[in-house]
Amino acid sequence: MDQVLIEGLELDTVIGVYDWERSITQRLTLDLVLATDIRAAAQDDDLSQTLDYDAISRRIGVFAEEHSFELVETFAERLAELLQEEFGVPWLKMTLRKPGAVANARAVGVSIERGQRPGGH
Ligand SMILES: Nc1nc2c(c(=O)[nH]1)N=C([C@H](O)[C@@H](O)CO)CN2
Repeated sequence: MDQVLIEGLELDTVIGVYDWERSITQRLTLDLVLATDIRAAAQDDDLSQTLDYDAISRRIGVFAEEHSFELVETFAERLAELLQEEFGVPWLKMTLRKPGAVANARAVGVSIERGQRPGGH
């Protein structure tokens, strides 16, 4: 299964369950693995035949600006749905981290896989 990668994407968004978190933005970092078949794009050297990691990264930035969820779980789930619908991603793995949320941890967060892996593995 071929994959397009986005690693360490930094996002500033309103996120958190506590009152003090509702009036500030906080940094999230996102790692994404997006299943796709890169062979046609590579054959023709043609961006339109693959997942454009630049366009996807920009769309994620807009998503982060437009929403203000309480839970990182909600952010991840809703973003996964969007990526599958808007970009036709059949399978993805997303790791979303909230650095600094817990004093003695480098980061906390969630990791999810959604969709069907091409080839069924
Ligand atoms: N599983 C989760 N636990 C917690 C979350 C969350 O989004 N998912 N959020 C918080 C607070 O917002 C925290 O990040 C503030 O430091 C607590 N636990």
